[in-house]
Amino acid sequence: MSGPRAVLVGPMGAGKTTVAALLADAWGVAARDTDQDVEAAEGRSVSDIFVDSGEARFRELEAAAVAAALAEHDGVLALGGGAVLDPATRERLAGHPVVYLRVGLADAVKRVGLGTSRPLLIGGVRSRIKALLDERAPVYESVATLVVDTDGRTAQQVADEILEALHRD
Ligand SMILES: Nc1ncnc2c1ncn2[C@@H]1O[C@H](COP(=O)(O)OP(=O)(O)O)[C@@H](O)[C@H]1O
Ligand SMILES: O=C(O)C1=C[C@@H](OP(=O)(O)O)[C@@H](O)[C@H](O)C1
Ligand SMILES: [Mg+2]
Repeated sequence: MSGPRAVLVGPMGAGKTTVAALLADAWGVAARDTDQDVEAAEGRSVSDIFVDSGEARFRELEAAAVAAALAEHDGVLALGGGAVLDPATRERLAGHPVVYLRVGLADAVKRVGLGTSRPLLIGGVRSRIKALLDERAPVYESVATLVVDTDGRTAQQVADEILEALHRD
């Protein structure tokens, strides 16, 4: 199937955006991120979309961004952490190389910090991340063709494992 060389899924703080850029560099292709696509199309941040238009509207924009990127991008694609909750998105992922970047609670909390750029975490980073990790792990597993653990490893070590597993030159 044509399309991205790798699609990265997993929770917030798994390193999808960061590792996508490393993989793209190694392969000499472009990295794309659906959060950035949505922000560019809307001219406002993910946080502003959540606050002003609601999560449901964000999910519609996100689903459209994923569909467009799967159809037209042949580099590396990072999805937002919640994109795979949409059944139509999961169907579209079938046949693509989908890498699930797994992360545990402690490392995820450390990585996302206390910033406000992830609206789902406002009001309790640790408890919200725990709920999201528990609820979504089976969904990520269901779409993944490769699972990579990221706890205690640098983004470069994670990228290297993916490069090894998908070895394409
Ligand atoms: N394996 C890693 N180890 C430590 N920090 C990481 C790792 N991967 C990413 N990070 C850092 O964690 C934060 C979140 O990474 P990001 O790529 O935005 O994750 P995601 O897109 O999955 O939410 C960033 O500050 C990034 O530099
Ligand atoms: O898990 C989620 O539902 C979300 C993850 C975020 O992307 P990252 O996973 O890249 O942080 C972003 O799409 C939005 O804040 C919602
Ligand atoms: Mg990201």
